[in-house]
Amino acid sequence: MSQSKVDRVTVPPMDEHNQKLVSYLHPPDWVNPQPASSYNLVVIGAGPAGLIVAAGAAGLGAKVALIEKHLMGGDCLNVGCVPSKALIRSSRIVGDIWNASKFGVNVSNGAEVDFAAVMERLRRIRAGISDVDSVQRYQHKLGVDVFLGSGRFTSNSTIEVAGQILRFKKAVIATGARALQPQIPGLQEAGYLTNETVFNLTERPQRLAVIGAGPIGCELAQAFRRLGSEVVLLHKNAQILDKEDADAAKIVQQAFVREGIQLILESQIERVEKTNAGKVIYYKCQGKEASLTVDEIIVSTGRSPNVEGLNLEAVGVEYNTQTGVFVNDNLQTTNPRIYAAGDICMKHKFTHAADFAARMVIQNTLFFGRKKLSALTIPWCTYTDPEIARVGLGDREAKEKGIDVDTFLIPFSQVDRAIIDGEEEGFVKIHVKKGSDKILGATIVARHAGDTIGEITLAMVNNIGLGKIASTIHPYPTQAEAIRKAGDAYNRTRLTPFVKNLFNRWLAWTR
Ligand SMILES: Cc1cc2nc3c(=O)[nH]c(=O)nc-3n(C[C@H](O)[C@H](O)[C@H](O)COP(=O)(O)OP(=O)(O)OC[C@H]3O[C@@H](n4cnc5c(N)ncnc54)[C@H](O)[C@@H]3O)c2cc1C
Ligand SMILES: NC(=O)c1ccc[n+]([C@@H]2O[C@H](COP(=O)([O-])OP(=O)(O)OC[C@H]3O[C@@H](n4cnc5c(N)ncnc54)[C@H](O)[C@@H]3O)[C@@H](O)[C@H]2O)c1
Repeated sequence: MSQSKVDRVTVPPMDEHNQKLVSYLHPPDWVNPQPASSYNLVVIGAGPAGLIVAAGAAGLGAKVALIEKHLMGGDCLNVGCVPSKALIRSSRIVGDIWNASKFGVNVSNGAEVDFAAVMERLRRIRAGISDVDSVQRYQHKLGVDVFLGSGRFTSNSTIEVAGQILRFKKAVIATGARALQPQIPGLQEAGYLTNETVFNLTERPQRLAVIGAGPIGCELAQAFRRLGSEVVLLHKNAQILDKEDADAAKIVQQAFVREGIQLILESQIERVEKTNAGKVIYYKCQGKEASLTVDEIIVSTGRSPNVEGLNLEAVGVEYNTQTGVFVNDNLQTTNPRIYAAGDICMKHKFTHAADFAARMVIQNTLFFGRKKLSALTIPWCTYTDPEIARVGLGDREAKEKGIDVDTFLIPFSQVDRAIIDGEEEGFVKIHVKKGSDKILGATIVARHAGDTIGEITLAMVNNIGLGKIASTIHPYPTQAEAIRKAGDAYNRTRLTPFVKNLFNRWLAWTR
């Protein structure tokens, strides 16, 4: 090993946990290896997509280089799934304490949140699992050449990183996305947080505005509210989580209002101003002008793909700055030697989607595979309380695409375990192809909906109909029984008057 030294990366606060994190994911003393004469694959970006491509391809014997400019692990580990779910875990305890008296448990002084300790736990957990994505593990155990620095195409077969040239047979762009910066006058000057900075906080913002009620905004708004902030959630549409089933989103919305989150829907933010009293947001809501003053603003209004600086024009990789790199169904870009995976090119911006796309890319780049993105069944879950999980077709898509469906809905108020747990709010809704038991999609609203949607995904992927689910024994009492009950509901539709009549005659005859 020789060659160029890498830039230093810091993650505030640089306590023992963040030092450990950085030592694994962007070690200050790392020296990039001497490049091989040629690589089967050069991967730009070491988030979930890039890591899986690199590890999988190297495991199969390919010569692979992986380039990362910031922290290995990408958004998911550092500023996405992992820290957000750690925050949510602490906040759920507060949610339980708020509801404790309903269960006959008195928590006399309510919940006292030590915000600094919550954030320290987050940093400890994140650092604790970060060795799996470490530079050392990839270089020394998995046999991937790791280069820290910004990757940039220099020709149809070369990429430059930190002053070195890497030659490739095939390349993969896995550079992910970042928080979209909305064009709101004064926002930049007033200062705001995004997912890249919010997890660095050590003090709780007392008055917090969250702009954008998609998954990021909703998960963070509820977590901060429970951890003690006064939260205002501003959203431009009439309902939060508006890409989800409307009935499902309504349940979460009601929970937010109950917990004291101030919702300002159908709002248009006009400008932001920093004053001595705080950050003032001027907005219009249902035709009326209004303003509110907060200490901090979180912006969660969507994602922008990281297409800049890659010199994509030089290699004929087409893209746009909203949706990212253009790919065909095999995840091949407009340059046949260059593929892409993950948030840089996909509509479904999830770690598990990036992971499975990456597996496809390994086959398609190294073995002339023809794996198709459209063949994947991708579930997802928003980790509010209750959670909303979805797979396949939803109500709206069924209508838009003119697909005839039969829908089976089991409210948790009919499921013993949910009643016992005090979690009756929510439902399992399953759409099947009209007149059959073929599952086309499902939405679950429940405290652990994300864990439960896997069963329906398994059924869809393996062509197991709702009728078969009905004949699968589920332990009693569990909330997953709701899925079996949907199967029972389907089976009851098969008891047509003709079949019922036959049964009646048989039973009368055998009496
Ligand atoms: C707050 C938040 C919560 C989330 N929660 C969940 C969740 O619960 N579940 C879920 O499934 N998904 C969640 N996501 C989404 C998930 O994090 C992403 O879908 C996932 O990280 C995408 O992986 P990726 O590899 O495509 O990109 P990224 O994780 O963004 O990784 C891309 C990497 O490329 C690097 N890079 C960029 N440009 C260059 C360059 N020129 N040279 C070298 N390196 C470069 C970046 O530094 C980065 O490390 C969440 C996202 C956020 C923001
Ligand atoms: N649990 C999970 O799996 C999870 C969690 C967080 C994020 N993610 C991923 O990250 C992606 C990005 O999340 P996101 O929430 O930032 O984006 P998003 O695009 O899903 O939602 C942003 C919302 O903000 C609204 N908005 C935009 N501009 C606005 C403005 N000026 N004022 C008010 N509202 C405005 C939009 O209408 C939209 O509904 C998600 O789509 C998801 O793929 C996943």
